[in-house]
Amino acid sequence: MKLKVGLLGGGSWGTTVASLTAKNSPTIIWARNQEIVDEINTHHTNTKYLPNAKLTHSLRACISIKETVEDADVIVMGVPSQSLREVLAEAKPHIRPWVPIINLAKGLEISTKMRMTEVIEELMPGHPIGVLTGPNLAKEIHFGKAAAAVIAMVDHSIAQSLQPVFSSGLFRVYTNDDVIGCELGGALKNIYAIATGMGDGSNAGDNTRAAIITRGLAELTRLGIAMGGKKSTFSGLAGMGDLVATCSSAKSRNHHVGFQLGRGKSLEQIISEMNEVAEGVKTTKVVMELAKHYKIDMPIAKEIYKVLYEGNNVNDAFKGLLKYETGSEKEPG
Ligand SMILES: NC(=O)C1=CN([C@@H]2O[C@H](COP(=O)(O)OP(=O)(O)OC[C@H]3O[C@@H](n4cnc5c(N)ncnc54)[C@H](O)[C@@H]3O)[C@@H](O)[C@H]2O)C=CC1
Ligand SMILES: O=C(CO)COP(=O)(O)O
Repeated sequence: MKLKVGLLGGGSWGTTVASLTAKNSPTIIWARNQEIVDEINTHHTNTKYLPNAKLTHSLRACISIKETVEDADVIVMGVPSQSLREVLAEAKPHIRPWVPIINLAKGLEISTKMRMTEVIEELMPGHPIGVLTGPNLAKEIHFGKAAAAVIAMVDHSIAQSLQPVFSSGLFRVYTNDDVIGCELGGALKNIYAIATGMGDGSNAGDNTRAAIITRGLAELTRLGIAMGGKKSTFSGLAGMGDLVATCSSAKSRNHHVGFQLGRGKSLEQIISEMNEVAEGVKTTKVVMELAKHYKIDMPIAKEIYKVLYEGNNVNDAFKGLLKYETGSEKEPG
């Protein structure tokens, strides 16, 4: 029997994942915009978020959250982090008991500093909860480029039962039981994508980008372990994999924000010109508080924070980093 999927969120990644699951399982995607719902149902496209992409024909879109989730065997959350709580609360009365809920968002909730699976757990106790994450730039996956992802759930057998829902020939889904590490890998790497974007936008060079990626990995691993993630996760697809893809790609929205900052544009202007979310901007704010709480040294994230929120420019950020003491490359412990 095929599991039925109800996916909430009609942006670029929600639509991409819905198009993937529709190849394997009956899938309904909820979007809050009627024009997008009509376009998906009539033309099998979502041109606002995925120009030139053709979606799986069997994918059905719906404007009603209730209709999207009430018969679903798996719920997938595809809205940005700051909206997840509100959207899930609306869906909650219509979700059947024990149905697994899988998060796609890569961010942290500003008001509570919670991970998305923690928000889901708070709203929906008793449901199996997981995250699908990894180096997965939506705009590549639609054009038939191979990619790999991780589905992380505490219960390995449930993760295994969901693998075939998301997998296809060119989209390889591995399992992992480290939900915390996988989720943090996806959220934290966005900060370093802003950093490498800033470097690329100001012509800093390939060596600089490699240094930021490598030291960024050390930084996010330190915080990730302090928050309960496993060290090995951060060198896997959800950690290093996603960090490398996002930090090196002009298709990344976070890299784009950094790139434009590097070119001298203001954050307000950059955000006002984008119609998609760049989670790293808000995640940087939350991570500064987490770094303080867990007493973790995060020099790159700190410089990015100062550019985003304290009026520093890209030169200030690079000067700040160069002044930072170079200790041993090895992590304590
Ligand atoms: N685009 C990508 O390549 C990938 C994105 N992600 C993550 O997936 C999450 C969603 O990102 P995208 O789909 O790319 O973003 P997007 O900016 O393309 O679309 C966001 C969608 O959420 C909807 N939305 C926002 N607030 C809402 C609310 N309060 N109620 C209902 N709908 C709301 C918007 O209307 C839009 O349809 C983000 O956390 C992102 O980091 C993860 C992997 C890849
Ligand atoms: O998470 C992503 C790729 O894995 C998408 O990154 P952006 O949100 O920066 O586009």
